[in-house]
Amino acid sequence: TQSTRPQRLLNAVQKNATRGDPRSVVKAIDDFCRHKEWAMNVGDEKGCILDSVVSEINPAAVLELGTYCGYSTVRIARLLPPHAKLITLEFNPDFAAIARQVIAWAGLEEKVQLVEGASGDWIPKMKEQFGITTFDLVFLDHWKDRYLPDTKLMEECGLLRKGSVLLADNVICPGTPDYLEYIRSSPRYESRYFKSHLEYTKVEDGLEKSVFKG
Ligand SMILES: C[C@H](C[C@H]1O[C@@H](n2cnc3c(N)ncnc32)[C@H](O)[C@@H]1O)NC(=O)c1cc(-c2ccc(F)cc2)cc(O)c1O
Ligand SMILES: [Mg+2]
Repeated sequence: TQSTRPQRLLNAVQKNATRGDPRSVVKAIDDFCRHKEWAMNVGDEKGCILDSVVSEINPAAVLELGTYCGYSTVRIARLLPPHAKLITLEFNPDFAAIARQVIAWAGLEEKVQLVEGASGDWIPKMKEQFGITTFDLVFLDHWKDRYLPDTKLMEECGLLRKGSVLLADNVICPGTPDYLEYIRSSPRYESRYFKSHLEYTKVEDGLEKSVFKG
């Protein structure tokens, strides 16, 4: 049977990265996607911006929407302090299965809770299921037309506190126009755009960092 791209990405990790070394897992995926097959990871250029935001916040509770193969999950989790928790939602079971193995290869299972399911179903259950009060950081990287409804849902569910940071990938390409319009015009957020490029390409893309004002 034909392998899938996520399976070939996992094979590249298991072949080229050192078990328990998250940095080598990130490098193996970036090398694979740059030189072998493009894949929709946040990538190394936007990944450095992600790293700086995570390091600045030093979050205890992180939510990632859209795990895919776990590249940004590993990038974030490798920077978290001990006892910090990253919950990542992925509704495609095949992608989730690959991501679990990538996260395990990096040795980060203790810090990561991968939940298989749709963000719209799980966001309202975060408090009761995982004992979360609020998230310090949310990384939005799932269907681009879900960024806005899920942000409103997180507000309604009381998952954001004064100072919570939303970091959104792909606000230019593929683009999230309704989310950008809302978050940039809302008095409840302070937003800043970090110009970059679509992963592994010269096409413009960027990250929008928005701080909730409560
Ligand atoms: C959406 C995907 C990422 C993953 O998100 C999961 N997902 C979805 N909706 C939900 C939910 N509601 N709940 C849980 N998980 C969920 C899915 O299954 C994918 O695995 N990401 C992208 O499509 C994406 C696409 C591009 C891209 C850019 C230029 C092109 F020419 C082609 C593609 C770049 C990127 O950087 C992306 O991030
Ligand atoms: Mg993305």
